[in-house]
Amino acid sequence: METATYRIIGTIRSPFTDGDTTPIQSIFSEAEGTIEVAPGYADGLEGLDGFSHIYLLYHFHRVNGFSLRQRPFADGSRERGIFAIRHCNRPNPIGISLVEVIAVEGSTVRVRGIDVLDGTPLLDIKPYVRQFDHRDEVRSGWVDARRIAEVKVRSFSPKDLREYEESA
Ligand SMILES: C[S@@+](CC[C@H](N)C(=O)[O-])C[C@H]1O[C@@H](n2cnc3c(N)ncnc32)[C@H](O)[C@@H]1O
Repeated sequence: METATYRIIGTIRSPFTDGDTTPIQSIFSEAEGTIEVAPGYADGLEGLDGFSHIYLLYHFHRVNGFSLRQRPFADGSRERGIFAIRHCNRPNPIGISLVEVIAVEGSTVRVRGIDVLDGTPLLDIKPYVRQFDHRDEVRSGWVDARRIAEVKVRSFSPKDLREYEESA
């Protein structure tokens, strides 16, 4: 099987040390965090201060294994295909968060809307570009059938999930 290797370009600092109490998506998080870009990559931040929002791509370093069917945190009622949900237990444990830029200061970027654990290894930063990324007409699959209050909170905890998987 083909593999690819990536450079870890930095570390995401966040207030969260427990996956169970970490927000499930950045849009529901007011938490601030700091992106510490590793020595050697800071020059790549040039121009980033002109953007209000950035995508963070990162390695979910505290997951163990994956499953092609998972119950999404936002709807524990049934399992769905891993590529139709945003769960962290993926074949490639890569996460993506759209966060607001507070300030770019040397080799660090302060952001708001963090939904990852402290110490998460950073793989990439990309600017959010309205002209590239915004779409007017969208369908959001199973999420459209949920009310916003339901998708904001976990319908079960990772601990519940572990117990569920162990009993399956
Ligand atoms: C549902 S995922 C969504 C993250 C991201 N916005 C995405 O769509 O890829 C967010 C959850 O992943 C878990 N998580 C966050 N950082 C993690 C890490 N470094 N390793 C393992 N799990 C992590 C936490 O339980 C958090 O609530």
